[in-house]
Amino acid sequence: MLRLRSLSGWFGRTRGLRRLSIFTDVRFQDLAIDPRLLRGLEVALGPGARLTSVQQQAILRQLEDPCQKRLDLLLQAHTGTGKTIAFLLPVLQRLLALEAGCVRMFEGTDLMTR
Ligand SMILES: Nc1ncnc2c1ncn2[C@@H]1O[C@H](COP(=O)(O)OP(=O)(O)OP(=O)(O)O)[C@@H](O)[C@H]1O
Repeated sequence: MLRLRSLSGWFGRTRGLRRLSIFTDVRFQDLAIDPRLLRGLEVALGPGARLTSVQQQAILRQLEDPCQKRLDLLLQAHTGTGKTIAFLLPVLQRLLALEAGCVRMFEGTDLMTR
């Protein structure tokens, strides 16, 4: 019983955060990302979805130059604020850029591909 009560308090707090201020004015469609990724995001999040604050901080920096050397990031934000997309979107964008012939991205890393 005690557990259930604290879980419902946790959900209430999470929903409150979502309502309040985690979203920025930047929309995914404004980003220079592969159209395939954009389509997936639109299906998952709906058209015109805006980045959360942690997504803006993580994604914009990494998209500045998709061929740049690997950038290590440590993100900390409340649960449910979109950290998964913050990490995965730049990774997928880089992989698609690699597929398109942008090979500089893995220079100096220990990633082995065959
Ligand atoms: N920009 C966005 N707009 C709307 N919904 C989003 C956005 N980013 C993520 N979401 C959705 O919000 C939910 C929570 O996202 P996610 O699980 O990535 O958060 P998290 O910060 O990784 O949470 P946790 O710390 O619990 O792992 C998911 O359903 C995800 O699809």
